[in-house]
Amino acid sequence: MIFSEQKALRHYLYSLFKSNKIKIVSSVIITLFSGLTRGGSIILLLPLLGLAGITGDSDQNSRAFKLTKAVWDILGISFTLYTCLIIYILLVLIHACLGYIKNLLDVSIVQEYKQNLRNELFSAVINSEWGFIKNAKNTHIFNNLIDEINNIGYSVNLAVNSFSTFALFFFYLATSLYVSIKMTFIASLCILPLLLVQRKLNNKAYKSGVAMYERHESLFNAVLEFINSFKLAKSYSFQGRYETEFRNITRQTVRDEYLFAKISAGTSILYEVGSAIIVSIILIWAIKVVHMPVVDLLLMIYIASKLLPTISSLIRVFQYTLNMLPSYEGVTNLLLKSRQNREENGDKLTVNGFPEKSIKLSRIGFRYDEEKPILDNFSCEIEVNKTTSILGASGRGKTTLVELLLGLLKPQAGKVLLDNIDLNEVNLADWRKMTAYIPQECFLFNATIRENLLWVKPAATESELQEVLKLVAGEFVFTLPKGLDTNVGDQGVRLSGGERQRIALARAMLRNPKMLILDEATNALDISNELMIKKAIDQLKGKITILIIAHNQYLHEGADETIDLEAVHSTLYPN
Ligand SMILES: Nc1ncnc2c1ncn2[C@@H]1O[C@H](COP(=O)(O)OP(=O)(O)OP(=O)(O)O)[C@@H](O)[C@H]1O
Repeated sequence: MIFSEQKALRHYLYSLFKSNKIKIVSSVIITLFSGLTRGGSIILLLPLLGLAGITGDSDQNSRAFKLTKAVWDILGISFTLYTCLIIYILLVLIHACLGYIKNLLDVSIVQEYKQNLRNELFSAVINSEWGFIKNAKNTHIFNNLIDEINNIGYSVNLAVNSFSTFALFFFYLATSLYVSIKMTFIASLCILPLLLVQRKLNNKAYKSGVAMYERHESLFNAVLEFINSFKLAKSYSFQGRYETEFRNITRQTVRDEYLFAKISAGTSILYEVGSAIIVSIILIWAIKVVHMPVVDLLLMIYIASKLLPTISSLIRVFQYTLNMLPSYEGVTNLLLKSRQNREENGDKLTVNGFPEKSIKLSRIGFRYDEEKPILDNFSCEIEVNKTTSILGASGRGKTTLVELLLGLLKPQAGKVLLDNIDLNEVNLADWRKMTAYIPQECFLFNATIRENLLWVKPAATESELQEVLKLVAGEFVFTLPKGLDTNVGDQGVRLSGGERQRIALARAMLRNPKMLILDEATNALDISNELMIKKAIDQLKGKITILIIAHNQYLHEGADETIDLEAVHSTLYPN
């Protein structure tokens, strides 16, 4: 974890307050007014009892009676049962309206906080370097973006309410001090032991939050892996194994939730019993020692009955916040790391008119981990508008080389040069706009064939789409009942592997790239379709730069240049 627990808590509260200062302060002010109207309506009930003759004359000397009468005198209205009832109804009405406004305000604070955090995290991740995303677990990103931010949102909701509860606490405390300073002091002393016991429970709440965070990730992992390997699981008849694994995770999730519920319930018991003891002490003090008037005594009991649950509720919110804190730390860590790995493009050179001659890899050193270099002091040159074959057995670094060329990965040593201009100085977004890369695992969106094609060129005309499809995909799209409007399903599942590759190729061609990179892009095609692709590529020869990675030898036929990574590997690993 980047933060310590306390630092994370401060960071969270500060970020929450900073996110929407005005709305949070307004919510607190509304709560205070709401508390005043509620308090006023309650205080008003006491003189009402006196006016109705229910309590005795001695209570007309009470503070509540005198206070109400003084307010009536200021307002210039006569102090009768009817005026008291009208003011009472008015206060209740104002209280209800303020409650309505506050509810809407709180919802907008929570939703805006969640929305901002989610947007910030998404844009930090999507703008980070490919090398960082490649090594981050999908489920980690997914879980933080979806589940953990929802969890934080729930906690924000409680926190926003507790800002108001906090304000109410001071209101009740002030009223309590007004009625009796001594009794308030005694009550505060009684609460101290409760707070000390509380500390242990708080620590447990945080630890249970850590376990819950890890469990959420396991759950997301299980779901995503299951979805991705559904066909494999079915064909190997592993449904039973999946079910057992899934049930284990959900059982542990319940156990974690239960543990936290126990901590929370324990806190409630502590405060319920503690409050009863405190109220008893106050009553003995008020009745036996200070002989308090009945009306003030009722007011005191009312305040105690409000103040103590307020403290208990604040403590439980605090505990829930501690339990949620690992989610906040998880989201913030991912946000910070993504920002640290941000792909900077700001003031870099726009790619305009270059490369005219060549793209060079100069003395490149690259490794994913310490032990195993993929490239070491490696140099090669790819001539512009020529076709270059990249050769080498599986795992020799062909895809890695392409990712270095596109600036998706950064070499630890050496440079990638576009006509002697260091790729580090170049605006990568610009550079990649000139290229079309078809990776081994072609991805299609769950949309129609037309939408998949238009993704790269939204303004493409119908005839452009048809032309490019005929060139690399053959007639198959036009024989489908819905033609271009056929939905391809999740990741293109409704098409065959070869059909998916042909659509992916058509999509890349539609981009009119200056450099086309085929990375095993035809490995699912039969010979006749592969020949069709070869023919289409041959038509582009000499017009654009083409890089071909293919295990099938004849796709390499007619290439102008060859980069042999097998030779590189033999030099690095002689045996
Ligand atoms: N993110 C990664 N972390 C660690 N090692 C990696 C990572 N990606 C690739 N490798 C390793 O780097 C080596 C080169 O991988 P690469 O995908 O570039 O090979 P390739 O020549 O394209 O292989 P193939 O022909 O099988 O696609 C492999 O040994 C692979 O295990």
